[in-house]
Amino acid sequence: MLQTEFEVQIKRLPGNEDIHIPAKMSDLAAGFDLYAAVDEPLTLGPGQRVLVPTGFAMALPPQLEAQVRPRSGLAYKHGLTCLNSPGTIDADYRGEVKVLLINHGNHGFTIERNERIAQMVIQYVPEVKLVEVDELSDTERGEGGFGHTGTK
Ligand SMILES: O=c1ccn([C@H]2C[C@H](O)[C@@H](COP(=O)(O)OP(=O)(O)OP(=O)(O)O)O2)c(=O)[nH]1
Ligand SMILES: [Mg+2]
Repeated sequence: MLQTEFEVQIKRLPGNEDIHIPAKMSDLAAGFDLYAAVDEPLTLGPGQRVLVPTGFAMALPPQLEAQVRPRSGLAYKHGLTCLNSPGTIDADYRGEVKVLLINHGNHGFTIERNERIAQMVIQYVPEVKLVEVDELSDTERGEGGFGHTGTK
C-alpha cells in the first residue's frame, strides 16, 4: 500500500531564528506557506526577478518532491509569481530552499522579512524507468495536440 504519511526533516539555517518554519494556514491546506528570509525589505520593480531565501533547508525522503508554487493572492493583487513555477525541490537537495519571484505587475512590490511569499506542496514521485522503443502504442488522439480538438 502507498505510504500516506511522511516526516520530513527541516533545518533552520543560522541567522534565521526569527523566520517562521513553513506552515499550513488551514487544516486541509495543500501548501505550506514559505516565509521570506530577506535581511531587509526588498523592493522588486516591474519586470524584475529575485531569488528569495527562506532560511531553511530540508531532507525529503526518497520519492517525494516539493513544488514551490505562487500564492494566488500575490499574483492577483500585485502580479507577483514564481518565474519557474512550479519550482522543483529534489529529494537529494540539502541547500537552502529559495523562491524565484518575478513581478509581472505595474508597480514595485516590497518583500518584508517573514512575509509569506509562496507555498510548498509536497508530492509523491513514482520510480520510473524510461525504456527506448521503435514503435509506440496506438491511441485515438495519436499525434494531435496543442488545441487540435477546438478552433481556438
Ligand atoms: O524554486 C526552486 C527550484 C529549485 N530549487 C533548488 C532545489 C532543487 O533541488 C535545486 C535544483 O533545481 P532545478 O533542478 O529546478 O534546477 P537546475 O537548473 O536543473 O539546477 P541543477 O543543475 O542544480 O539541478 O535547486 C529551489 O530552492 N527553489
Ligand atoms: Mg535540475
